[in-house]
Amino acid sequence: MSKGVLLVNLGSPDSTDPKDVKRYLDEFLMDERVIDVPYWARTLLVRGIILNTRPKKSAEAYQKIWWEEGSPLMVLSERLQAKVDELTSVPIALAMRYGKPSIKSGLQELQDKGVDEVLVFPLYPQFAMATTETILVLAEELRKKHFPKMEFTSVPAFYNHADYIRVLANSIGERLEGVDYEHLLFSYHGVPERHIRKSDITRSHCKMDDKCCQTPSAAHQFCYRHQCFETTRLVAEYLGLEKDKYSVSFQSRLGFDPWLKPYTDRTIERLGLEGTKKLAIVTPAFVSDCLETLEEIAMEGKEIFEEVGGKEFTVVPCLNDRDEWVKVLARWIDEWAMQPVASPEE
Ligand SMILES: C=CC1=C(C)c2cc3[nH]c(cc4nc(cc5[nH]c(cc1n2)c(C)c5CCC(=O)O)C(CCC(=O)O)=C4C)c(C)c3C=C
Ligand SMILES: [Fe+2]
Ligand SMILES: [Fe+2]
Repeated sequence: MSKGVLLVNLGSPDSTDPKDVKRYLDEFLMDERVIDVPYWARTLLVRGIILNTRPKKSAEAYQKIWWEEGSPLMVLSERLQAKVDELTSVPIALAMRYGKPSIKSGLQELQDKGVDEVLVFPLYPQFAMATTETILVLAEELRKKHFPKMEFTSVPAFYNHADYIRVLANSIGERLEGVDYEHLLFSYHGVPERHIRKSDITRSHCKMDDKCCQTPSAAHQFCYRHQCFETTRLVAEYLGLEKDKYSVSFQSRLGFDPWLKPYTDRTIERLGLEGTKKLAIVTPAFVSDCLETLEEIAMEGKEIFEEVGGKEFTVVPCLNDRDEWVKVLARWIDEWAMQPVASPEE
């Protein structure tokens, strides 16, 4: 058998034209693992309400962060893929869950290179129904339909992997060297609280409270909230941060349902009102900088902080294509590629 890797990230619109943004948001928000209500209700909500106003607003936000080469998330994912490809012995294809290049085209690219054993690699450190799970489910559907001879292995969430923690901690340490910050906020993308119950409770009994989610436990394999706290705890331990010098919050909520708390915008505001003048912020749920880090945090977050008297707002970039991260990914892939193929009787 011949091995290859499919790196999968979220995806971006083709351009900042509201029509392209609308097409992208339609695919994204009509995913039953993102807006997890019955099809008729999702259609009413997304196509009847959200898509009437959101594309224009989102397009304006994308215009503020768009690069000459395209969407930062896309460009940074392509750079990552090219660098990893250079270091590894097996072909590496890149795909996006929404938009282009699609997962189907990524699998086709690998098949054209003779690959029949694929490592599906969702580029998300923490497991969520709306990220890792939706990628794996779609990839499997496509495999059955279009690539029945392929075999898949997938990379599990690496939120507590020592290599990932080291790289993330080093990237924070590097950016904050010489920066005299008072508080470091770990801001993760939020999800509706309901998603945690659905994807975790039946499998590992998350109690959805801080005591439960802040206790390291192998049973929390599918609890996004727990995994966010665990990444934070391990990075803080690595960096030797004192308990009152950092905290966790969740950003980017959409709609009126309760999402994971505390919310990032309110936390930034509260910290400023309580007298914090120098705030640093890191966004470990994203491996590539994107709209949510470059606009929502670096622009909107900064504005909120300054409005309540904050003075210095330092944003730690995502891992992007930093060399230490590329080397870790290449090593994980090579370790998998060197494993012997399992024989049928094993
Ligand atoms: C950990 C990663 C992410 C989770 C979990 C997630 C959940 C989630 N997101 C929405 C709605 C939107 N997200 C949007 C942008 C966006 N989301 C992620 C990652 C996660 N989303 C990224 C990386 C991005 C940026 C993409 C880019 O092109 O840079 C958007 C679009 C922008 C906007 O209009 O705000 C929406 C909408 C929901 C409902 C959700 C639910 C679990
Ligand atoms: Fe939990
Ligand atoms: Fe999102």
